[in-house]
Amino acid sequence: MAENGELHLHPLLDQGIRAGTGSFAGGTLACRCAQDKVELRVEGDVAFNHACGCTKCWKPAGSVFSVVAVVPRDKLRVTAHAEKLQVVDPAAAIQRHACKGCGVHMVGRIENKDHPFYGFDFIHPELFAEHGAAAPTFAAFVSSVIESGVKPERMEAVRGRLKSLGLETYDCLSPPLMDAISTHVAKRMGVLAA
Ligand SMILES: N[C@@H](CCC(=O)N[C@@H](CSCO)C(=O)NCC(=O)O)C(=O)O
Ligand SMILES: [Zn+2]
Ligand SMILES: [Zn+2]
Repeated sequence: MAENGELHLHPLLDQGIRAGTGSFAGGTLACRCAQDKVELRVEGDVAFNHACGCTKCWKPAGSVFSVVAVVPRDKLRVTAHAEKLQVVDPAAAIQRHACKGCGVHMVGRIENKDHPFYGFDFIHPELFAEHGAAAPTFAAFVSSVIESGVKPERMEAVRGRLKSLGLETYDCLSPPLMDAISTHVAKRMGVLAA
């Protein structure tokens, strides 16, 4: 990211967002190693695809945002070179498995069964060999890009660019996801019927 020059949001965003086909049957994701690539197979389409500005999600070099989506964990399997994967931060709720060779995060898995998003794996759809996965529909943790070095005075322009791409901007997750988290908590606390 250029300190004062043009900001690159993400390669899937900068040239305009390409719509998904709406019938994506799944595909193969590969890491960026020249050889012995880690490969994953995902069955079916992704959900909740979004741009994420947090510091924890993997971003391609020079990008300010990550693009990340979820798939059911039983629809994802590692099909090659699982031995190259290591967990970036074992203390994080999302256990991001990165390739030791190229650093790409291949899958973020939630192991805590009490987590609101347990059952979903986080993946980066740009790693699909195939086109057609559902496109990003919002931008999350936008203010967090400041934690990666974006100057606060550039935030108006950052949010403006995201909005011009049709992405509503949030400084946490989108309202449906925040509602899902609070519903989970309310059920656990007995405030809502389970
Ligand atoms: N300001 C922090 C925010 C980090 C954060 O909370 N990230 C979110 C979104 S990741 C995908 O949308 C999150 O849920 N994290 C849980 C985890 O990473 O385990 C920062 O920028 O670091
Ligand atoms: Zn790799
Ligand atoms: Zn994130």
